Amino acid sequence: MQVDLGNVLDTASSHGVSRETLERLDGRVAAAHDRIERGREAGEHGYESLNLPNSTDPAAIRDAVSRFDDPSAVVTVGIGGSALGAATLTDALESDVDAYYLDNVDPEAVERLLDSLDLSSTVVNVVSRSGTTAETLANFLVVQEAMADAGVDWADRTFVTTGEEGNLRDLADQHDLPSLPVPDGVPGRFSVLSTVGLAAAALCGHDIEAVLEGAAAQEARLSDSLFDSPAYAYGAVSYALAERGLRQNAMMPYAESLETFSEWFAQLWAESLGKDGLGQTPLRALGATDQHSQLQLYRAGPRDKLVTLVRATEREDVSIPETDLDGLAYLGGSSLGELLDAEFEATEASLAAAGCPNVRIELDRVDEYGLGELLYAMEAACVLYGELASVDTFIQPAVEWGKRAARGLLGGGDFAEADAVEEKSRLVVE
Ligand SMILES: O=P(O)(O)OC[C@H]1O[C@H](O)[C@H](O)[C@@H](O)[C@@H]1O
Repeated sequence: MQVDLGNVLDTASSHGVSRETLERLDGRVAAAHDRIERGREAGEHGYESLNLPNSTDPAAIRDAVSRFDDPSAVVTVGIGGSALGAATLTDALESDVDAYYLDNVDPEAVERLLDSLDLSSTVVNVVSRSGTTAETLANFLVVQEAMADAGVDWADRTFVTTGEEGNLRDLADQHDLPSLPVPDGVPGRFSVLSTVGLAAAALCGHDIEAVLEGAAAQEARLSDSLFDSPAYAYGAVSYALAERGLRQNAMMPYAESLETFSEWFAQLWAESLGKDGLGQTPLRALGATDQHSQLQLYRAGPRDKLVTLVRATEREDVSIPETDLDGLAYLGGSSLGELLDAEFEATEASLAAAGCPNVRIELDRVDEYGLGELLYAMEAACVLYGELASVDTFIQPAVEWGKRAARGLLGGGDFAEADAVEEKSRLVVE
């Protein structure tokens, strides 16, 4: 994996950063790296996540899920960090096992999915770090009932990944459900390389060892200089650009297989860095599709965006048939991959020409190893950015208010803000 900062350095814009700026920042990168390494060595909350390439035991995960013979589908019930990492992997990789995610509690979507499945050959993978998240527990209760109604022994088809305490742990103990623990010190959005993210991938038959090997390769590249580490280069430049007013980061992979990766990145970047009035708002885009949708804004709208372009340099390709249609001869004999690459490079050049900084991230392939590299590098980039910005990367207090208020409104707690939600003034126009 490599990170090309050419269009950040060269961009003739007040937002671009010069090589000298980065050299000055590099002293702070060294200090941040030192802090990160100390945190990792002491197993401190959050920093521990960067140890996962070595501390995760893939054989234990494989062993734990091996009891499920040949499932037709895996439904992961989880939300946020308990779904997006696993979904990034299973959406990117091909498998004979269909992977689905019940994260939202949209009743129509839940019903539609459950109606479409053969529940007798489906594995239900329930994931919650805290074991108390309302959406996850509610969806699980619904799935449980649907299985019972279909005459399926739900306890026989359910697998749980959760912490040592919480409602989900109680449920797993009560029904003797097979389970895996969530490692200590690993927040949900940093848990893709643990049991949380890898169990679904293992159930789908993916090579989870290779995911960890890819991650380990990026871990080995962490160093006290941003010029030696792709992960730190990306984190430091994103921070430097945010400081110059680029408060939005459009993650734009040129691979459909990486569309869910942008969702995962959005949670990582938003929850980790959006604090104390700081942060960089993640935007989700897909190349080439969003060239025909959002690119107008990126190029000519407010000058507040970094665009991150991601692609794989090797992939399967499809040739474009020759045609004698007027004006289309240039396409014939070429391939869809060549067209996508041309679109990628044209977008990059067009953004640079308009003074819009953009970073290019290239993987060899979107395979298990490449995904491991990409996911680990983005996590390390985020941790470095958090250090440079002096925010507490590993907490998300702003999320808690809404969670508690929702529970209060359902009568599940005595949280006073629930009353505020009920009584706030409204303007209803009918
Ligand atoms: O894994 P869980 O404890 O169920 O948490 C799921 C999600 O809940 C909250 O919304 C947190 O802000 C997320 O960081 C977390 O990933």
